[in-house]
Amino acid sequence: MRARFILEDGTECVGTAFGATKQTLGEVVFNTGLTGYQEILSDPSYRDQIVTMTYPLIGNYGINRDDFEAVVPHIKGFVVREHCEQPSNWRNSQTLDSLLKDYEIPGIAGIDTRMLTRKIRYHGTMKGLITTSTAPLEELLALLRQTPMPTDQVARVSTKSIYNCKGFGPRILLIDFGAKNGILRELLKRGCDVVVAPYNITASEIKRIQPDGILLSNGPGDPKDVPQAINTIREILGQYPLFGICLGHQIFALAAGADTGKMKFGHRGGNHPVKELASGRTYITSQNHSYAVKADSLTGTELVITHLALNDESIEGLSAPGKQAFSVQYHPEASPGPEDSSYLFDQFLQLVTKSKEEQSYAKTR
Ligand SMILES: NC(=O)CC[C@H](N)C(=O)O
Repeated sequence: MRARFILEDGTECVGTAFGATKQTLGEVVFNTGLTGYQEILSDPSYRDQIVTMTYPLIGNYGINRDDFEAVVPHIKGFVVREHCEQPSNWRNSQTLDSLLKDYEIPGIAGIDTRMLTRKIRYHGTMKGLITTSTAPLEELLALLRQTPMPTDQVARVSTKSIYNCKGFGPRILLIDFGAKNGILRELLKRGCDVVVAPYNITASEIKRIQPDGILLSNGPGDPKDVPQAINTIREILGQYPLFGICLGHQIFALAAGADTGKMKFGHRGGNHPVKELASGRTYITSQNHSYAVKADSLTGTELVITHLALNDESIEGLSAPGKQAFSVQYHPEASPGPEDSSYLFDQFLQLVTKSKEEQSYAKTR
């Protein structure tokens, strides 16, 4: 079936519908990964976004049971160059088309996604519409331009109640702003006793859980849309070892007094070079973000820049050494992407162990 993809700047592309046949509207973002579409479409950080892949062949290894980053897919729509209807892989259990149908997510194929990406890079992030309607372009553009984007994504993707993934290691409180499975997997792999809590957990509830460390997860939208979480983190900063990832990094920075802003088109892909300033080493990282911490807002805060993006020199890592806290803008859990930065979870657990030792030493004196 014929479908149309319309961008806010008036660009119209005609392609073929796949997945659900319904109209969808959202912020359009591009991802440059060559593989990993299953992890991308299920990453809760993409909530309400229409994702376009620059790599032209999508769906060719199908969908499998194990590579989801959340129980359900979260993207609002999928725009691809070529959609594969006959996937081949030993783990394949479903086609991309049938998955998107199951979850009522529309897709459009036959689109020059690299042209789209160049437009987004030039004009900045825009809204887009996938539709099978035959209405005049002007009418659809008016709808697109008038529809505001939601700001309550974190509340929709975060867990509604606290739960425990039992382990015999240190107790880590994972505050779920839309956490990817990959983060939980890295903690459980290291034996942690993980308590997963909703985004709006309060400082006194945190105290009752008695965590040995706190991990602030990734998540969708603007970090300033969760002011309550920023205040809670500000209250507890310095009381527990803390590690922030992506949205968690931004929330940590805001809590520590810095500011964040929206980037022109963000970073999404599996090959973003990041320099770790202390060692001078460059890591190839997995990324997915539209917002970044503003460098000039760090003056007067306790925050120190630890990592920089080599493509545009934006901040990719921060630390507040006096507060046993650090964070990265990229994804050390990979999924999808390179696993080179998984050592950051070890660093976090070293910080947790050191802090526990210091506390028990203090008790004996
Ligand atoms: N992956 C994430 O946590 C994304 C953080 C935030 N929503 C951003 O787009 O910048």
